Amino acid sequence: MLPAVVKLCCGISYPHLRNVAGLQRTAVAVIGQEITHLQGWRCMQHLIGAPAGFNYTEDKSEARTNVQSKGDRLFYVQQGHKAMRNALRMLEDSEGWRVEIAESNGDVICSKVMPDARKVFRLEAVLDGTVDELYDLLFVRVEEMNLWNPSIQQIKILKQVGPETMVTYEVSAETAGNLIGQRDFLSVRHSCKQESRVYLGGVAIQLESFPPQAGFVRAEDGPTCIIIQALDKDTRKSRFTWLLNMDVKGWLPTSIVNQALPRAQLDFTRHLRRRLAVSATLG
Ligand SMILES: CC(C)CCC[C@@H](C)[C@H]1CC[C@H]2[C@@H]3CC=C4C[C@@H](O)CC[C@]4(C)[C@H]3CC[C@]12C
Repeated sequence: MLPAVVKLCCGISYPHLRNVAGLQRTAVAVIGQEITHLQGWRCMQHLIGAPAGFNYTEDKSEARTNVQSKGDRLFYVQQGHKAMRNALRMLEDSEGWRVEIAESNGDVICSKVMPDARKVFRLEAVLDGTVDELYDLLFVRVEEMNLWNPSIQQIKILKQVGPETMVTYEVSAETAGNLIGQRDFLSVRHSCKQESRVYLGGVAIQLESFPPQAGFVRAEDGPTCIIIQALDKDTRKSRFTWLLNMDVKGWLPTSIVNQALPRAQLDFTRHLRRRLAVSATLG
């Protein structure tokens, strides 16, 4: 319905728009972008102001036994939405991206220096897996990710805040050749699933109940977002776009960090491909 109304409005206003100039034209462009956002957010709208949508699942582990209040749940969902919105905004701005790595298999990583001087990385790849398969591997069964991805030593859901939002704790592995030591992460992860597209957003959070662990440097992931889109109806392939926006913390030269991060993206994608190949052979 919304896209149809928008198209109708655009049609009616087109002759007038040709006569507007400067700021007005920019304003129209911004409104257009906002509408694009809205379309992406459609599947999340029901959560806002609708506590019934929070299908709170009973937590299993000890860490998950603390009962979450409605306010807590709303807080996590809002953090997840905000992270996704911010990350998508970064991805949508097509200006200023520089190619860092272009692999022979078609994977491309671009980087961009953000206004706060942090470099973010955008990986684009085509994967041999459906949107559903990838959603399952990367979100539903996130706790199994360390089984197929040796860059992750441990990954745990600390709080399940309904089917689309969770708080996770991860520890990266100490890998040969990676000059960055082990890191741990505490993040809100949020998903938004549409028919042929999935958004996975996340951002670091701080919780008194999960303070930084002794012996680890607590890194901050996000605002980050992965977009998985069906390539076309006839194949099982998906387009995978991943914005890596990470503050690894600790005292490390920026040049080392900026080399390690796109490498980590390529490694992750390689392991993900292998995992998809296993599913394909097992059927
Ligand atoms: C370079 C060093 C410091 C870090 C290397 C490990 C990085 C690449 C690992 C550590 C934790 C990982 C994240 C853990 C959880 C999720 C949520 C899931 O839904 C999508 C993947 C995502 C977002 C992972 C992406 C890769 C990740 C960021």
